Amino acid sequence: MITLNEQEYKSLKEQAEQLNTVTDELTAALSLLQDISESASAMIWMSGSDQKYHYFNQPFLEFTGKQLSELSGFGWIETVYPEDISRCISTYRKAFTARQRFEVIYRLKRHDGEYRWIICHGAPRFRGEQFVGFIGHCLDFTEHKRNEILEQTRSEALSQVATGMPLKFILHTIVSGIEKAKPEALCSIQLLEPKTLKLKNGAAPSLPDFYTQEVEKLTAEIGIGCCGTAAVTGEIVIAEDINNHPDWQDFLHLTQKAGLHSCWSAPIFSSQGEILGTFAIYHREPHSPGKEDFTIIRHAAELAGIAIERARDTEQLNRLATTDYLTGLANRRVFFQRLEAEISRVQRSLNPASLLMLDLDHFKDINDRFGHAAGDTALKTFSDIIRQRLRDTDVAARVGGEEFALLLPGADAEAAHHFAESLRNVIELTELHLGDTLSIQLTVSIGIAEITPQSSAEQVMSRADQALYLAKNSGRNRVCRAADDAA
Ligand SMILES: Nc1nc2c(ncn2[C@@H]2O[C@H](COP(=O)(O)OP(=O)(O)OP(=O)(O)O)[C@@H](O)[C@H]2O)c(=O)[nH]1
Repeated sequence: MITLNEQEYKSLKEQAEQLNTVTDELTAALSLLQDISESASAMIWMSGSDQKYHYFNQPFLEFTGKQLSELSGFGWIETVYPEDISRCISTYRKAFTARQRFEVIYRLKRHDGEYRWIICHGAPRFRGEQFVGFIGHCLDFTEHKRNEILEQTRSEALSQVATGMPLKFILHTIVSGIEKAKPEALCSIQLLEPKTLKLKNGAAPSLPDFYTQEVEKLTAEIGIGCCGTAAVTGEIVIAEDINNHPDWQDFLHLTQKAGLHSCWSAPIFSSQGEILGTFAIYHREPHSPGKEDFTIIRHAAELAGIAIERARDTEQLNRLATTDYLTGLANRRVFFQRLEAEISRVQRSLNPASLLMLDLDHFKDINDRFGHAAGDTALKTFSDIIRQRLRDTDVAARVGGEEFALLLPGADAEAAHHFAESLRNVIELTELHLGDTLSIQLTVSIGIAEITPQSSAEQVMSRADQALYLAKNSGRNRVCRAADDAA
């Protein structure tokens, strides 16, 4: 037992009181720090000198929906978007080794399964001189990042439209941009074929091929998935849970095989209000859209509408510029280009090719007797008969009023004569219907010139014309070869 004198006792009592005060102050400071950390809007974490994470504040736990024990150590990595994991780890490790501040942007899975864009700042912690680990705070800046990606996607897609990139390419840009802004989403654009109402795949890079192929077989109508319904009603259709949605019951074998659980689909409109297709967002888990999702869907559908409409306009312009308005066959200008290309090919390969000039016999009589409209119908029907007999590599053109030209790559004069004779025969035997009750018979005269490597396009045309003239002068409804090709 130690006995203290009054002086010693007094000093010890003072020290004990000071210690109590310091302890109280420390407890208050700690509780203040804890209050700050827990009530902060930022998600705060701390790691130790062993690199392992040991503290996550309440907002972090609430955001991820995880327990501290699940995130501790390196457990948090499981909530990071797979593509971002290695970048996150290497940034952290590098900063840790150098004991330097760092910043990293990555995607973190929220409790509802949605990946959100996170900006994380970390800084080394020291106790005196001693390094004790890192402290960091993370902020959800998804809105900002999404807007940035959507804006980039918009300007990229529009510049592709402006420079005349192929439609498939532009639709792919749109879909990939939306998938970047919403990493858990799988997007698709389908094009509505106006005549058949089939939904053709425009772009769906993340959906399995078997799924898009099966969807292409379906016809858009109410109850045929979200896209079928949207393409017919012109309304956005939301199936938060595909398994329990009436429009999907006939397709669950497909969606289950593809691992799809929700689908939101919006119609794509032209500037005239015509439905051009659908834009859809799928999820692998049941998912309902938030306000910003509707903005994204409308944004993507609008962009796709601009691209599809522009592609259709371009296609129509090309068609108008290259085809004959009445028969749909190639026009004279295109035929001449193809003929020149074919002559070059013959010069290179020495493979044969032939040119046929065709002229309907006594066509003036048809116009005179039955009228110009009946004559037009006869020209169209005649063109259809030709078209049905062409191979993919053949070219047929209307080069004058009732004058046509055929280019037959691979056919020498003999083969071309055989083809021409069978065509002449079919025309002679075919009744051309010029209305419900009226039908007539036509005949055609044909001149043939085989393309020789040394000939120009004009020369080949002129030789075929001379052969045609011969056919006309020999009584019509016959096939003649150019003088130097004659068998
Ligand atoms: N309906 C219609 N007729 C056309 C068109 N282009 C030319 N024709 C007509 O085709 C007829 C050609 O007459 P012609 O050149 O005398 O020849 P043809 O009557 O066929 O006599 P042959 O060629 O000598 O057998 C004219 O009556 C033109 O008006 C067209 O786009 N539509």
